[in-house]
Amino acid sequence: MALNTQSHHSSNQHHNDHHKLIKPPHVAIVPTPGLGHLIPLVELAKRLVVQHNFSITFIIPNDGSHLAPHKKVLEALDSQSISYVFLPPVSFHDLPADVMIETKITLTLTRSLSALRDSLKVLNESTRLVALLVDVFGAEAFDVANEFHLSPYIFFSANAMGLWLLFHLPHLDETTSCEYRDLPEPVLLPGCVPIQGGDFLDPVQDRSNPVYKAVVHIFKKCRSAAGIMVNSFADLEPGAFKAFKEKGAGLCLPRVYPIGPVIKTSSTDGLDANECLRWLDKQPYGSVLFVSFGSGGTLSQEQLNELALGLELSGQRFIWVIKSPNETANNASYFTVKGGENPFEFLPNGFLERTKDVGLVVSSWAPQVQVLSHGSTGGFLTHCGWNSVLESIVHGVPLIAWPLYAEQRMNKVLLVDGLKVAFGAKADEKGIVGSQDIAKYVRDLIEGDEGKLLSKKMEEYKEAAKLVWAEEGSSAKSLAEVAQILNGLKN
Ligand SMILES: O=c1ccn([C@@H]2O[C@H](COP(=O)(O)OP(=O)(O)O[C@H]3O[C@H](CO)[C@@H](O)[C@H](O)[C@H]3O)[C@@H](O)[C@H]2O)c(=O)[nH]1
Repeated sequence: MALNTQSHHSSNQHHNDHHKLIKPPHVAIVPTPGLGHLIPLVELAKRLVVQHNFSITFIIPNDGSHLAPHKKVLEALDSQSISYVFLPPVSFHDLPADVMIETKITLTLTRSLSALRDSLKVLNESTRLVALLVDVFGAEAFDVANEFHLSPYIFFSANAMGLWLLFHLPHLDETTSCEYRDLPEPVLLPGCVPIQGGDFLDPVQDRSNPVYKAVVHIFKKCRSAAGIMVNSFADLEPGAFKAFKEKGAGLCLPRVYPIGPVIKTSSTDGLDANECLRWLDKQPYGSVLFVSFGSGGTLSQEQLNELALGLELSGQRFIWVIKSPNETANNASYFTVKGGENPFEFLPNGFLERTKDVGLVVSSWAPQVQVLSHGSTGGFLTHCGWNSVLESIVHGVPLIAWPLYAEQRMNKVLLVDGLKVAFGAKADEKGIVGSQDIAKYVRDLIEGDEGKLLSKKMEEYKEAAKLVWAEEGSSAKSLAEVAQILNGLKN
């Protein structure tokens, strides 16, 4: 439902103070661009409404592009208690063509702050507005939250290891001067597997790029959050979460709440089609590899060819969600519209014909959650977007980890070295993963003994993930704690 149809005061309400007491606590959620941010925030909003009687308004900064999928997700919300409003689109005409995706994400918000203020003013007058909830790039909105005396909360859509890096980076910035990929030793974050500087998130890989300073600035700002909810759970990253409990206060960090996995559950978001599911119904149990690089991941033409050949060589069954290639590998296509191009045209000659008995290639989008929950799916070649990882955990699907951009290399380290639920795809010096290697990963995952071990580990995490949302489960308790704090505000 849209903002202007929200329910307001009714005339026969008694005393204003009394009315305030009975109003549900209201949270304004401001997602920055990318379905990877919006989807888990929508799922979190549903939990706050259903389990804790909150009401929510999504306020969405944007540049006017790629809005259709966002609208579909929001329109599918079947709740009187969740509203949304799109802010007027910002313009990027002044930016150079090669500007980094993180720069655009943060500018989308900073150029929308005055419109955000106007929206919050309306909400503050008509609801018991208690908090502003943003994703990690949203910390720039904290000052506006303070103007309305709102508690600023962050929903961290990645994992606890990523959050430790966020807190540690300003320190590394002050104490080192080389590029992080040149650090002589791996970095030891509290309770986490060691990580090489070259596996840090993209926007900190070039310290001379303006986006680096912007990211360090945002990371510092995150420290002033009232609390940070992390889309991970205690049993998945026990060391990292324990370290937050034990060291967080001493380091003056905000309280950290593990509240995951919060994942897309519904099949009614309007984005999904049934072709994949009908096809999966006809395949043997655990035999199909799902191949997808998330909402924005694209490959180069050369890499796309290698992947096609590798899948063919493996002889295994697959569903491949294909997008038109980008000029360079490792690119995100959130903001670049490649209108009119048919991705099938970029496949090697005869590929579709040769693989038609074992493979299904779909264009741009598949009903991922249903595919992962289908019995025929036995593995997932993923770009390691954290939502995809959580969805795989919830459905017990082992992985081939093939990171492309953002913080995905870090996720790969956690999956391969920490959790031992994935094979890590290795690229050559040109950054290309070769077809022979791909074929081996796929065969090993679907048929091999090592694949069985990964699968067994995944099953254990799947069971743990079920329990955290049960009554008295660790994530259910964490979210209840946040809800209780928020509910106590502005009473
Ligand atoms: O064909 C598709 C492709 C994606 N999805 C869904 O879209 C979401 C994709 O999320 P994710 O796997 O996290 O990928 P990105 O969209 O790339 O996510 C961005 O946001 C994540 C969370 O912060 C980060 O971990 C990633 O690096 C960043 O790229 C998931 O819910 C998928 O199920 C589909 O349903 N069908």
